[in-house]
Amino acid sequence: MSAKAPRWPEGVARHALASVDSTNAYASSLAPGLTGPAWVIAGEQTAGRGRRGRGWSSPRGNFYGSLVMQPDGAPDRAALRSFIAALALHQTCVALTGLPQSFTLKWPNDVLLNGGKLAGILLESAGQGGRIGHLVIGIGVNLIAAPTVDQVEPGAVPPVSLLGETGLRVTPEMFLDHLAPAFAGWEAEFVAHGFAPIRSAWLAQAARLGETIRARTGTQERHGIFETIDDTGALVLNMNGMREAIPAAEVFF
Ligand SMILES: O=C(O)CCCC[C@@H]1SC[C@@H]2NC(=O)N[C@@H]21
Repeated sequence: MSAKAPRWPEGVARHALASVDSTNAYASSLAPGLTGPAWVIAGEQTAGRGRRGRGWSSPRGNFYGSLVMQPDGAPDRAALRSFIAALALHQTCVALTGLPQSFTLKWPNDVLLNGGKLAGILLESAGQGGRIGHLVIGIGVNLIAAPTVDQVEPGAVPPVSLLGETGLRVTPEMFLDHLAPAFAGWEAEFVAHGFAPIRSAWLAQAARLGETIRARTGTQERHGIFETIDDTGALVLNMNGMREAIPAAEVFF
């Protein structure tokens, strides 16, 4: 397994903590003193945050990391970095395992391994007047342990761990050694060429593309064929010939 890690990206800081409440919270606290992007990883989190106000179970041995940056542009554009993070995660997982067929991406930003949830991404930002002050991209990866099915929402994709599915032991440090350069590479592509190449690369790894899925937005639920994502990153569902772009939802298979 495990390819040699590429070079650490120039100008990017790295902080490793034994324990923290949330790497997202810590990364956010670094923002006022930043001179460039910074990664924060922690051995454990005591108050890990998940999407939609949920918690994120954070025992030792899994990966908890956040990248804080001060991106140019409007909040909508900054939010597209969840796709960059998903691609960087996919690249990292494939590099460390040599198993390209095993990993897929679930809209909007989960990484699946053999169809189970391996990793999640939580974007948080601060700013004023329609501008982003700083963006935090938080990433959790079940390297050695995953929550049990009864610990997640009914109907959610069952969580899995890298160790459980592949027998491979990867440390959080090794994971970051690959993830940070992978993120920097996709970020450079985004800055140079915009969202189009990111969108194509993401779609090439998408789970359930062309299949019927359910998208829940608040209390509303829609069934339709997952046709594509549009140039804003919205999920495009085809419901009996009627196409709808859904900017934010929880997806169920
Ligand atoms: O709900 C999800 O799928 C997203 C989970 C994101 C968890 C990560 S772990 C590192 C970072 N710090 C946090 O508190 N949350 C994110």
